[in-house]
Amino acid sequence: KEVETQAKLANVVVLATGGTIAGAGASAANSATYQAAKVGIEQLIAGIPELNKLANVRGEQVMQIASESITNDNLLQLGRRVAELADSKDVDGIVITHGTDTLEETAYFLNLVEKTDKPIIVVGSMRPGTAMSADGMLNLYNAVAVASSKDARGKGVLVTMNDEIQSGRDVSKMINIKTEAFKSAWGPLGMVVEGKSYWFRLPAKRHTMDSEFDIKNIKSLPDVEIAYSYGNVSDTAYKALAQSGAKAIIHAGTGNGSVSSRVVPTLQALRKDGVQIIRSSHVNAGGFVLRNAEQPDDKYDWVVAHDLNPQKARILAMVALTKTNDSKELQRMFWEY
Ligand SMILES: NC(=O)C[C@H](N)C(=O)O
Repeated sequence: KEVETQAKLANVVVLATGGTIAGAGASAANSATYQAAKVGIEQLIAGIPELNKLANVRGEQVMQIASESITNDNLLQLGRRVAELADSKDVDGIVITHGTDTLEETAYFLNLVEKTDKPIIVVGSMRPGTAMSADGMLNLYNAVAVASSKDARGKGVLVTMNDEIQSGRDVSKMINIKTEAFKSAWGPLGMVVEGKSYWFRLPAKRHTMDSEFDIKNIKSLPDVEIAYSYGNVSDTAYKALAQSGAKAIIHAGTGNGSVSSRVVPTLQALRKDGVQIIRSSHVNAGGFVLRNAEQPDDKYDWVVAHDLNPQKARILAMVALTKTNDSKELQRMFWEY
C-alpha cells in the first residue's frame, strides 16, 4: 500500500547550491550572524520528514557557496544540470536551494534558458536553520509542494519565499533582515498554504519553452558589468569597466534611468567603441525606464532595461549577447523578456 502511494507521487530533485538555507549559527538567537553554506542537502531533506508526503524527493549537492560568490561558470553549471534533469523522464519537478543575495539573478537566468515546462522552483531562506523561527524549512516544503504540482507547469521559473509563489523574472530581494524579503512590483503569482498551491495570475513575458535562448547552445557568458549612479557621480567606473573588457555596461541609474551630464559624453564614446549601454534604474521598489524618455536613446544607440533592475538586466544582456550584438535586437529582447 505504502509503495503504491509512493509510486503516484511526483519525483522531485532538489539541487543544492548553499546559501543561508544551508547556514548554521552558534546559537538559536543568531538570526543574522551565522555562516552560510554549511549544511548538506541530505541533512536538509532529512530535517523535513513531511516532504515524503508531497513527493519522492532526492537531493544533489551541486555546489556549497554563499550566493554573493556565484560566478557565471556556476550559473552555467547549474543551468546545464537543470536541463539534464528536465530532460529525464523520471523527473517531474526541480527545486534549487540557493542563497537569497543573488537568487533573483539565478531564477531569471534559468527562466530564460531552460527549455522545459516542468516546474523549476528556486528557494532560499532569510534565517539559518539553527535560528529561532527559521524560515527555510517551510520555504523548502513549499518549493517541493509547487514543484510536484501539475498546476505549476509552464509558468516559468518560480520562487517560493514567505508562503508566496513569485515569478523568477519579477521577484527581487527588497530587504535583507525580514523574512518578508522577496517582492515583485507586479505582485506574486500565487500562494502556498499547507502544501497546496493557489494561483492568481500568470507571467506575461516570454520564458522557458517560449524563449529563444537555450542553455544547451550557450558555451560561455560574455562580460557584462554594472555601474551605479548617484549625485556627483564621475565616469571613472564606466571607463574602467569598459577598459577591463565589458561588452555591455548596465547603467544602474537614478530615477527613470537618468544619466548625469558628467557621464553622458563618456557613454556616447563607449558606445562608439562598440560597448552596449543599457539604461536601468536602481530605485528600490522597481524601476520603469522608457526609450527616449530622459535620454535620446535612438540618437545615442543605447538600450533601455524597462522594468528589469540592474542585476536582472545584466543577466538578460549576457544571455542576449550570446545571440546578437545588434542594439535593436537587444532592445527587442528587453521588451519581450
Ligand atoms: N539569506 C541568504 O541566503 C544570504 C546569503 N549571503 C546568501 O546569499 O548566500
